[in-house]
Amino acid sequence: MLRIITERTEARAELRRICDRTHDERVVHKEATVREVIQAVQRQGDRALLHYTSEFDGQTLKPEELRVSGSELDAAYQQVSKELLDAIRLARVQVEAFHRQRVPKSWVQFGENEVVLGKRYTPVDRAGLYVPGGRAAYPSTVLMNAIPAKVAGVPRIVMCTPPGPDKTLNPAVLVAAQEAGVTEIYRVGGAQAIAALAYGTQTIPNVHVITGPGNIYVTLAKKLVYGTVGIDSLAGPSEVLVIADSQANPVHVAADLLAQAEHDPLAAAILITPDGNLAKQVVAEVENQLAEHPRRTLTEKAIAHYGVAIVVESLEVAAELSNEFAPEHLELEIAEPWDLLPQIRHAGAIFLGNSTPEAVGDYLAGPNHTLPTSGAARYASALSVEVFMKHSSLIQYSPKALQKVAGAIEVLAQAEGLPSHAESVRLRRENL
Ligand SMILES: NC(=O)c1ccc[n+]([C@@H]2O[C@H](COP(=O)([O-])OP(=O)(O)OC[C@H]3O[C@@H](n4cnc5c(N)ncnc54)[C@H](O)[C@@H]3O)[C@@H](O)[C@H]2O)c1
Ligand SMILES: N[C@H](CO)Cc1c[nH]c[nH+]1
Repeated sequence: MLRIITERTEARAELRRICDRTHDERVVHKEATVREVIQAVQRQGDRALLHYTSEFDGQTLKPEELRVSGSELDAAYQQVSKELLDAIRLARVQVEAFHRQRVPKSWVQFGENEVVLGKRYTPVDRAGLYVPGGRAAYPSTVLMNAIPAKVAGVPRIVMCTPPGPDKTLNPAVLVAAQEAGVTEIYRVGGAQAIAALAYGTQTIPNVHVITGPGNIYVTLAKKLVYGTVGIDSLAGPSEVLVIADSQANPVHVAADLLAQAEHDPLAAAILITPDGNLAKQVVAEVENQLAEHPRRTLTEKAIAHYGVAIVVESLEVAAELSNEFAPEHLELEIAEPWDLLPQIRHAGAIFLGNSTPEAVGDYLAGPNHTLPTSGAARYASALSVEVFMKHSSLIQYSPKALQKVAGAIEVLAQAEGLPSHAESVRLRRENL
C-alpha cells in the first residue's frame, strides 16, 4: 500500500531513506558476495562463471555453451512475431537518430605563432554491454546500449545476459542484438558477467568500458570494477518520481508508478502533489491495478517498501523535494510542465505532460533509457555516445611560440621543484 505523507520533515526523511535504499545494511552485505564472485572470476575464469551460473541462475553450462552460437542467433528470428520485429526496428531507427545528433567531433584550432590545439575523439576498442535478464527480458536495453556503441564506432561490441530456463535466451533479445550490431553474445549474468567483462576469461574478452543497467549485484559489481574499466553510471534498480497536479488522471499516474515498481522489489515509485484528493485517488488506484497485476508479489514489495505519496503546499515545493531525491525518471503530469522545468535541477530523464508516460522513453522515443539511479543523477547522466569514446588533447608549438612562453614554463617548473621540466624547455630555447 502506498503511504500518504503530508508533513514536510517526514517527507524529506522518507525520500532520503528511499534514495539510499541501495546503501542500507540489508543491501550492503551483498557487497561481500559480489567481491567474492569477482575474485573467483579473476582467479578461475570460465570455471567460476559456470559455478555461479549454476548457483544463481540454476543453469548447468559447459564452457562451449557460454557463447551464443550462430544457429541460435538465426533461429531467434523465427521465434519473434513480425509485429515484434517491426517494433524493434522502429525503436532502433528512433534511438539511432537521436544518438547520431550529438556525436563528438574531433577539432583543431590554429592560433598565433603557429600554435595548433585540439581534441581528437576515438572510440574504445572493445565495449561490454550488460543486458539484464533475471526478472524480465530487455530487448529495449540491448538497443539502448548497443546503438550508442555502434554510433561511436566501437569495432567489437560484447554483450552478456543471464540464461533463462533450459539455458535459453529470450529470442527478442537475440534479435535486437543482431539488429543493433552486437558482435558476440555470452549467456552469463550478474556480478560474474561484469567481472568477466572487466578481467576477461578463457572465453570472454576483457573490454575497456562496461555499460548497462542491472540489479543490485550488477550495480555493486560495476562499482567495484570501475578503474580497471570505465563504466557508464550506476544504473541500478529503477525509480520514478511523478509530480502531478489536480488535472492529472489518477488512473494514469498509478499505472506510471507501477510501471517502475514492477521491475524489482528494490524499485521506487514516488508521487508528489499539491492535491491531497489526487493523492488519495492514486493510492486507491494503485491498489486496484495491483489486484490483477501479473507481477503482483514483486511489485507489491516495491510499493510497500519504496512507494510513497507526498502532499505538499505547492509545485515549487514539489520541485525542491524532487531535486533532493534526484530521480532516475521524473514525470511532470501538470498543466504547464515547461513552466516548472527551470526549477528542476537533477533528474536522469524528464517526461513532460500527461501524454508522455515514462514507457515512451523506455522503448522508443530516442533518448537513452539507461539512467543513473539512487541519487546518482546529481552528478551523472543518461548513457550516451560519449561513454564509448575518449579524447586525446592535441598540442603543437612552433619554435617562435615556444620562445614566447619558455620563461614562464621554466619559472613554473622551478616553483614545483622539477628541474628537468625547466631544462627540457631551456635546452630548446637556447638552440633557437
Ligand atoms: N537504471 C536503468 O537504466 C535500468 C534500466 C533497465 C532495468 N533496470 C533495472 O535492472 C534490474 C534488472 O534486474 P534483474 O534481477 O531482472 O536482472 P539482472 O540481469 O540485473 O540480474 C540477474 C542476475 O543477478 C544475479 N543474482 C540473482 N540473485 C543473486 C544472489 N542471491 N546472489 C548473487 N547474484 C544473484 C544472477 O547472477 C542473475 O543472473 C532491475 O533492478 C531494473 O530496475 C535499470
Ligand atoms: N524503466 C527502465 C529503466 O529504469 C527501462 C526499461 C526497459 N524496459 C522497460 N523499461
